[in-house]
Amino acid sequence: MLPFSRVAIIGLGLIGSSVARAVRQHMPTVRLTGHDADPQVRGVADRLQLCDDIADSAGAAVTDADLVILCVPVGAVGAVASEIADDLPADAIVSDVGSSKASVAAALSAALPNNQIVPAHPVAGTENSGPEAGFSTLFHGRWCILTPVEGTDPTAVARVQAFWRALGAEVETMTPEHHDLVLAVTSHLPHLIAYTIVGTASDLEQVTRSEVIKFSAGGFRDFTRIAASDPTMWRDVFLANKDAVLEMLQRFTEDLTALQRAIRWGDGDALFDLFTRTRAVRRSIVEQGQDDARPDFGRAHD
Ligand SMILES: NC(=O)C1=CN([C@@H]2O[C@H](COP(=O)(O)OP(=O)(O)OC[C@H]3O[C@@H](n4cnc5c(N)ncnc54)[C@H](O)[C@@H]3O)[C@@H](O)[C@H]2O)C=CC1
Ligand SMILES: O=C(O)C(=O)Cc1ccc(O)cc1
Repeated sequence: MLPFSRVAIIGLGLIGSSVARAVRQHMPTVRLTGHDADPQVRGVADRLQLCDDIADSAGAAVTDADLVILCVPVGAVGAVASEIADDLPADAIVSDVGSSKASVAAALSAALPNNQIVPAHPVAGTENSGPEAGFSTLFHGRWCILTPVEGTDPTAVARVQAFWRALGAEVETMTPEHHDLVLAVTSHLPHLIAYTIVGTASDLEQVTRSEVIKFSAGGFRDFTRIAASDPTMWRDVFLANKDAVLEMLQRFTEDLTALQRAIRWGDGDALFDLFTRTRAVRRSIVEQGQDDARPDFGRAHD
């Protein structure tokens, strides 16, 4: 039996459109309604037939839903939740896909005190945005983290878990605060570093304009992919997960200073030991099949 039969998706960009495509592929009998604040996105969603119905307002999209998923930047979640409050059926479960969780969980609970709230974060994505960037296999073999708030009905959590499993994801549950700490180091800090290094290189480019592009092999090239990620989405993530990001940034800065000292004093052993440790981390990720070097990752479109 399907966990839900009428799903509403608010925000039809990369993640919302991927959820729509994945629902179509894995649960073809589910009735899908969608809405996006941007009329152009609604037009594209209509043309791509991502949903059975594209509504002109968030409220109109949710009137009949048993699951509502907010797929908007985390800074917009509170406003969208307030927008749907009057039209939301009492038994509808509300979820989201935001990259940070504590502020999102708080905003959803505050705006929708009478509904079951099961915040979620599919740890899967690309540097691209918009409805045309999505694809149905995005969640295959990827983690989806659920961060239910205290007092949530376990049945609601189990149904959202079954939903993500049906889309091909593996599901784990943790508190919103723990999620934000873990993701600060595994996702948010790496994005911040990529934005910084590409920004620094782009400043240097004034001096060595053509060389930065010409010789952007290896490491720098990989950073430019991450640094091409959506500005609105990432602005919101850093503002929403401020405390955890600042804590991890503090630790990172201390470690960077230690590395700086090792280079200055010619401490080759310190450098060699660290690089040996980090190589082992990469190899264990690859062994567990969690690396993005799989042939289909981020490239398959349907
Ligand atoms: N991009 C990625 O790789 C991943 C993103 N996420 C999370 O997914 C969420 C969506 O991100 P993407 O799909 O990548 O962004 P996107 O930019 O591709 O799509 C977001 C859509 O939300 C719409 N929107 C913005 N404010 C709205 C509002 N008030 N009402 C209705 N629609 C609104 C925009 O018009 C846009 O079409 C974010 O919270 C992000 O943190 C989660 C996992 C991966
Ligand atoms: O493109 C990449 O490498 C990503 O890291 C995608 C991504 C971005 C944000 C998330 O919350 C989860 C995954």
